[in-house]
Amino acid sequence: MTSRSVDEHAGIVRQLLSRALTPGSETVPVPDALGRVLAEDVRAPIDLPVFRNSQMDGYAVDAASLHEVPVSLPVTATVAAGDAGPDRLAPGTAVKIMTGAPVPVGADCVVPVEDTDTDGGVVRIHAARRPGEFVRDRGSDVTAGTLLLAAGAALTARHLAMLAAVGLAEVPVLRRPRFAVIATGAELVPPGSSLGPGQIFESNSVALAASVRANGGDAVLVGHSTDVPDHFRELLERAVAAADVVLTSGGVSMGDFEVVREVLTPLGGWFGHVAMQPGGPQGLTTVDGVPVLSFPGNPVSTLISFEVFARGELRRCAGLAPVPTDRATLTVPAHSPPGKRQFLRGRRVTDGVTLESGPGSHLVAALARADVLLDIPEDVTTMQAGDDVRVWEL
Ligand SMILES: Nc1nc2c(c(=O)[nH]1)N[C@H]1C(S)=C(S)[C@@H](COP(=O)(O)OP(=O)(O)OC[C@H]3O[C@@H](n4cnc5c(N)ncnc54)[C@H](O)[C@@H]3O)O[C@H]1N2
Ligand code: MOO
Repeated sequence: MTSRSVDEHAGIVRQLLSRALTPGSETVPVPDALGRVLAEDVRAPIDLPVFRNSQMDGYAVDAASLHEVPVSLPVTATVAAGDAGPDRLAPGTAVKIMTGAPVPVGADCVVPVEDTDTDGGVVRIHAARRPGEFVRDRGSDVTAGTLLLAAGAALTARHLAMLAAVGLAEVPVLRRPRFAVIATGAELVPPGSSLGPGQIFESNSVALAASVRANGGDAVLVGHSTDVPDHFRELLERAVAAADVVLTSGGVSMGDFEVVREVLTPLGGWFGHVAMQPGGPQGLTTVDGVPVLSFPGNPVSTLISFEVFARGELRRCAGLAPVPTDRATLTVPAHSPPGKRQFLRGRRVTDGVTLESGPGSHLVAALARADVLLDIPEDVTTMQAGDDVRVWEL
């Protein structure tokens, strides 16, 4: 069986993925654009506020009429939000106005209703106001033509609010790379069904699909395959037709029923050992120009394989920032087999990072509790508390 280092295999996978994952863009409705990455700069098509309007329910007046207070002014009109602008305000008069309604020309401030009382068609104003008080000027938030968001911004709820407020119904965003996922194994049944003897719940396709989505991709779930080669071939055909990249889990190691290896080796696939744990047995094939990454079936091995070999390229194509890596202080001793790069599950604590579990690649609940991977180099077998270790954010 051939062997590769992590960096060697990662380099080969990266080359294949970078060819398959060509960035593209599409236009989506603004309400559906949460989390998407802008493909082009967006400029404001209009001013915000769109017109000069009132910040309070009250009376629009000319501040000059309030030199001496209290003062009584005739009320000539009432204007509500949604009304067209009222006529020009005559000097020495007031217009009753609601929050968001257009302030008439000739008025330069709004007196909140709390500072007034009325008697028939006359308002008595108790407090003086400065010009501009409680008036929201046209363009005071943004002026037409201003850069609102630069290409590459990952859209948040606040961004969507702004895009809608300037009247945009659609935005150009980067397309999400499509990853098809096939889990394999005769023992697998879908969560929600009942387990027969020897059966387990299928979790790798859930894990891989969620990882794809969390990193800017779209996941295409084509179902899970038994160990019957024709069944896997049928799902593979659908996956290759539907996606930029196919991820498979299971069926790659040394057993009698390794369906993935059995079907893909004659198609030119590489199956071998990568010097890492978990994630040692790996496969890589190109089918009709589509890269097929075959991860080992143990749940932790599958997810760590995704982190190490797929996540970075997916994020690059999706326009997201690279996977953050960092260094931290190990607070407990750690051990690693010689000649293998070890990815241990860890958790941040006040004074550094601690181990979340042992190295077993079936420990899926421990992985769920982890928030970092501790990356221990191939040539290191023992680390002490207090040593510096490289960590990958999960
Ligand atoms: N003789 C050897 N045996 C094994 C070796 C080896 O080098 N020599 N490598 C071991 C390592 S390391 C791993 S990892 C596994 C990988 O094997 P496969 O990719 O063929 O995976 P399976 O045998 O299909 O499954 C392994 C394990 O994971 C469970 N599994 C599989 N798929 C799912 C799923 N979708 N959801 C939940 N759990 C899943 C499966 O039931 C097995 O328990 O091989 C070792 N053996
Ligand atoms: O290397 Mo296997 O991938 O878990 O233990």
